[in-house]
Amino acid sequence: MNDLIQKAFEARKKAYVPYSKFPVGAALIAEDGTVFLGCNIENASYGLTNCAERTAIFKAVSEGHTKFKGLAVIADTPGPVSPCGACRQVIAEFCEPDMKVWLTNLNREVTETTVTELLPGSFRKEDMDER
Ligand SMILES: O=c1ccn([C@H]2C[C@H](O)[C@@H](CO)O2)c(=O)[nH]1
Ligand SMILES: [Zn+2]
Repeated sequence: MNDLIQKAFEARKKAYVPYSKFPVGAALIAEDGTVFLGCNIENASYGLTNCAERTAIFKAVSEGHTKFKGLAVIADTPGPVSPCGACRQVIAEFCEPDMKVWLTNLNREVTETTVTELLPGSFRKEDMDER
């Protein structure tokens, strides 16, 4: 767990944040142990920003990984960072409901949570089964 947080901390250094100046880092560990790093990547057209969590997930999925066992996210927040709604939905798409998520900050205050706790009652592909 500490390892994954340290990797998220390293990933944060790559954040492209000329607008918010709020770097965020994420580290996602796949079932086979491969770790995917993510940072937030902003754009002059602000709404096109990709958060650190989604960067890590999209990198992993684009490399053929769809099973994950943990995610760590770090930012310079007063308490553990809180992922946005878009990221919570994307996390719910690819990670099992009980998968562990570690939210932290630069003081290493850690909240250990799960995918379901981040987005209870999420809309999932199982809801569209039998189509
Ligand atoms: O969990 C979070 C919260 C915010 N951001 C990014 C989006 C934007 O670049 C900046 C400010 O919202 O932080 C993330 O990457 N992850
Ligand atoms: Zn987000």
